Amino acid sequence: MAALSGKVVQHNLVAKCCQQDRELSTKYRLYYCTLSRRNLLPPVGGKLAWNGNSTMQLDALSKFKRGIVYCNAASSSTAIPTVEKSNFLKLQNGSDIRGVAVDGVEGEPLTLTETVTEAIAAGFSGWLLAKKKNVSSKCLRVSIGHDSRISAQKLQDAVSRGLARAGVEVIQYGLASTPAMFNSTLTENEEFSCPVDGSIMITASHLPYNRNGFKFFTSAGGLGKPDIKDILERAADIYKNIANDDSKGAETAASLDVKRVDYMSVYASNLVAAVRKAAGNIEKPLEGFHIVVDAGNGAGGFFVGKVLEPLGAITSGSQFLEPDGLFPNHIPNPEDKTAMKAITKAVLDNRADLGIIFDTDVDRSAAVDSSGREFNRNRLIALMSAIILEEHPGTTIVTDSVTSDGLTTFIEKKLGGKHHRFKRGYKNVIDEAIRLNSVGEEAHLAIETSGHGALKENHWLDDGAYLMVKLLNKLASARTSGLGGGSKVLTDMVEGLEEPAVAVELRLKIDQNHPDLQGGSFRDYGEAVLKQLENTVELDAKLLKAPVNYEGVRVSGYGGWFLLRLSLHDPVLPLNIEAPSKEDAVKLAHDVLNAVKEFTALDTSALTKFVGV
Ligand SMILES: O=P(O)(O)OC[C@H]1O[C@H](O)[C@H](O)[C@@H](O)[C@@H]1O
Repeated sequence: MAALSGKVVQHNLVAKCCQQDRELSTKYRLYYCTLSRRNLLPPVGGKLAWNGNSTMQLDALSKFKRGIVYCNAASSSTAIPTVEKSNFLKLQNGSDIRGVAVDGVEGEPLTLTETVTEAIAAGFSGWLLAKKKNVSSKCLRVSIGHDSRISAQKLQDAVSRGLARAGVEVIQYGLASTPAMFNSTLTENEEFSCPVDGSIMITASHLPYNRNGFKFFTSAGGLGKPDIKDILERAADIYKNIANDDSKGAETAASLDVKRVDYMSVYASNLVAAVRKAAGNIEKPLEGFHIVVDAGNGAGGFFVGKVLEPLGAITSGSQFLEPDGLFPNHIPNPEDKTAMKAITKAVLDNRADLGIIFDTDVDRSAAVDSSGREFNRNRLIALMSAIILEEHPGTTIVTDSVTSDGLTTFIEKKLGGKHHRFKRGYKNVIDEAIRLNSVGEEAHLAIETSGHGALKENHWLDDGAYLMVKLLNKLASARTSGLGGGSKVLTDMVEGLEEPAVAVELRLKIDQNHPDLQGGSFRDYGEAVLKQLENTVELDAKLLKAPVNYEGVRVSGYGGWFLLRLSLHDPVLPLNIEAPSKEDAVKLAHDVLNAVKEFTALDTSALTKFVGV
């Protein structure tokens, strides 16, 4: 004990207090712990309204670099307009919530106000409480993290108030990644107030700077569509109370403490440990490797200082690591061509062994080898499949619907696995992999062309950083076993993947106000378009409908294929075409155009342009 520093003693005391926190269920618990913690910790900056860069603030505030600091949640005091329940429900975007959080963009009015956010957070508390039967809200703790968006701080404060209003213990992580937030529901570490009962990530992934949104997690994973609907319904009711000047609730919220914890250090140290373990417990298995990271000014900058450098990698030439919610360099999105060009250039300019790029909240990623060859979309899936099939021969790889025929051949013929092409949407893909396992079909990888990927070994958490850890393991272990350095080991793994000469995605918009919809939904209209296409294809001997298909209409012909489907969220029918030549791709596009041209609410101009009519 004598060897323990003051800080460690303090952390232990805090941990003990939090342990008591968990055990106490009386109404005095919060009061007791608030007092105890105040005695233990240095007084840190009063009210919750920090502005600006939260990582920097967190670093500056937390001299310990670890552990917990405190602040109080201040309530907002602006006039509150009425928001109908239907408008709350419109904030649902699949299994996420998304809205406009920054005013000033023409035609995009504010939908995610502070009060709406507060109500949503309180709605989540209600949902969580209902799940954890016989538990008082005071026994629940919820972590909050955010990406680099300019509205992050404002929404974090509002989420904190909403949770505090519901009596839940609030723990702020500041700048964080989405996968880290899920991880905080699993980590067993009282020193960092883990595990939490629920977690909220404030992010809108790669969307423009004025948007923001929420993802929610429990230890069972990300919440699904019905849960989000439930939360929004609860939020609409709670909102009414807040709007009717629920000053008592606001006062309660204002007086409650929230904690700040540097959880990203815990999460990153797990990634470091995973690479060290895979390399045979070598402290610096990446020594001598030059790896550049492009975080696109999102939340992924931590990967350089907290993962790659402790593992011994050289990281000079890494770019856009500083959080900047205006995304001044490129959209943080591995599906974006400009973003991929930026990381490719960084790799070539720095003669690096490998390039890594993340999306804003680090649940998606892609890589680039030393020759500038991109590992994204089908090629990233092929690479990850090769790695996973080495570890689990014969396993099923679940992917989204827009994956190529060449990928199926590669997984099944070259790697000896099974390709289960399912629907678009990372949650759909993950849930399908979990379902397959539950009915006795072994699946270890669920991955989308978007760069979302989840592994069974990593709790089915879709984690862009963990995908990259699997590549790092490969680099490190190849060198240990004398196979030489550099990214050639990765490049060799996708050898034999057939890639189409032409691959395009055209997004055909449905005009929701068009009289052709006759007041019906765009989904019904889209379904009618798909039915018409299906009927036309059946009459055409040159075209063959895919025998097994889970989404839209997928058809082979002219040596290639197309898939027309409804977008997961938008009034859009995305059309993917892959073919051995532009001429063949145009033939496929022509067939689609002929089948759907009577649907006047469907904007086929992109298709018309492509076929050159
Ligand atoms: O259906 P789309 O409009 O192409 O969008 C589909 C995509 O939506 C979101 O971005 C999800 O995070 C992705 O998992 C999904 O693939």
